[in-house]
Amino acid sequence: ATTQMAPTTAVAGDEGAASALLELLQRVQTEALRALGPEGFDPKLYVDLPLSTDERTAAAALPPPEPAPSRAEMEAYLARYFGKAGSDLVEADPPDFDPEPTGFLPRVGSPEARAWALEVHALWKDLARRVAPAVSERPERHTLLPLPGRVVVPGSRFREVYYWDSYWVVRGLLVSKMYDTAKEVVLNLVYLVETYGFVLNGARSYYTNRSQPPLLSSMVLDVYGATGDVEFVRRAFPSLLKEHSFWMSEVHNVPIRDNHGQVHNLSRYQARWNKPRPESATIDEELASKINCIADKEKLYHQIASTAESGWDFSSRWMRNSTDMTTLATTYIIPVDLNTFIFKMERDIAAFAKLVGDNATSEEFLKASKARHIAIDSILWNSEMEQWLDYWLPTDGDCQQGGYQWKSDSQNRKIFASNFIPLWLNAHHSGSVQFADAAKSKRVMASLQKSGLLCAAGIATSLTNTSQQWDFPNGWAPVQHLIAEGLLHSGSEEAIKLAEDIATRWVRTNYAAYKATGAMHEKYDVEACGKSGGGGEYKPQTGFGWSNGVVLSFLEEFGWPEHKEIGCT
Ligand SMILES: OC[C@H]1O[C@H](O[C@H]2O[C@H](CO)[C@@H](O)[C@H](O)[C@H]2O)[C@H](O)[C@@H](O)[C@@H]1O
Repeated sequence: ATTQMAPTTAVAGDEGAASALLELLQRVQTEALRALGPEGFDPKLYVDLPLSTDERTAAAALPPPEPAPSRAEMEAYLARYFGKAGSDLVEADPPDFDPEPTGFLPRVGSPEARAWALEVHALWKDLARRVAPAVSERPERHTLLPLPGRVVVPGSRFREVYYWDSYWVVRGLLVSKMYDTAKEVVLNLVYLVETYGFVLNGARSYYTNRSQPPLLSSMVLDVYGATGDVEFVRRAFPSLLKEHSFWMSEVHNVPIRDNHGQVHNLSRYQARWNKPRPESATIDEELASKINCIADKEKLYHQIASTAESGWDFSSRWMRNSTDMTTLATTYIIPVDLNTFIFKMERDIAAFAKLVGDNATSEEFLKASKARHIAIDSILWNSEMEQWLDYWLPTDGDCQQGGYQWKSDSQNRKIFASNFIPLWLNAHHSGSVQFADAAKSKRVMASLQKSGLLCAAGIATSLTNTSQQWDFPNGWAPVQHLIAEGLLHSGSEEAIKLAEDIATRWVRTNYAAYKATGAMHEKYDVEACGKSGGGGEYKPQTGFGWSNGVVLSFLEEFGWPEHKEIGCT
């Protein structure tokens, strides 16, 4: 696999200052772990601290590693030289927030459901922020990156903007009639493309080495659909083309030859990084301590960062051995969902090009989307299982004559929710040919029904409990939404019913957990209604951008009749 390890930075001069700050914060993180102990320790907190003085002064004052600093010494050091994590974002009352917007959720007749939906809607106020002016004034003191508009963050430890989370934030904001905020959220991501060449994983200097599942064109499309604002599309359009080139570059593109000798181009995740992730450095170093050779440690770090690019960090989906994180091999996998999103991006770009009067580009992208459709059908579709499967590339670099040779046993036959995500394209074909026709969609639905993924409180991420957060028994809002929305538009009554059933279970579990804890959660345990999720490398988080967005979207798309029970049944 080709790897380019230099992270991308906006301005060459910034690079030194950004890495000096990160280096200091990682030393602080290491010393804080020694001083405070592992109980409740979150390494990300330390790389989010804004400096309240210059980096050299703070570095010189860092307590020496020997003897290990005491808790009191460490706390005094942090208080003296740093601001609080998150203090470089300030509250921003969104002017388009109305506590009870006109036309809000017209199909929700149940008073309990409506009252709760209004509470979820009100959470946008808590999650909306602005980057403090201090960040642009002294960028060398912040890992937070400046953004031009109001931001909406996921919540809790996720104090900054995230790429793919923003898609469901935007969907929710549109339900909440907060069109201006939705546009600002999208234009912040456009600014990241203009500055870095792609949308970063998140708006922090430690996320400049990778992206996340690419849904920017989908955000632009949905905002356009709700507002009809052609100028907005025109503004975003060049960035969509730039983002497409990023995903088509050598790092991400994989040529693969089918059994008829035809070469297809599909995409994979691959970060430009081979060091510990700064936000989780103590965790990554601990994992890599099992490995002796430096080159192998670097390979592991590269796989860890590439997995974070997938948004599914972490999951048995990316591991050769599901019980051993050191076997992560994400760059050797052609993922179903990534290629679904890029296909969608190509279709969206074709539609936008037409809208802005650029017919040649429209034709070019229509052609690209058709080629990717054929590639997905040829390389990832499995007609026996009636699912799309991730494809494992050989590790021995066997890329002969311009492409890897497709082999049927290289499709990953394990069941993951991602195997059903292409169904989502049924919801977004805007006049062009459906991605999967009615008969095929029906067979995929039957395969989903017998997959074991459909559980009491939603769709499980996988069937294997590895204690990683993107595995069983966790269910995630984006996955429920992509699949349910796809089923809803698959063309059969049965699919609509299944979509509604998934949405109902998901809304109920979110509602019950909210009533029990007073919060919306980042993930849920699909084995029981009202149970939040767990596992993974950090404490489960609340807030929570995409969960709020999905609940609001489900209530809009499916409604909630007056007498339908909203609590667990
Ligand atoms: O700090 C560890 C990792 O956290 C993020 O990943 C998780 O939260 C994101 C925000 O909700 C979400 O987009 C992602 O799907 C989650 O797995 C972050 O994106 C990672 O890069 C980071 O290493």
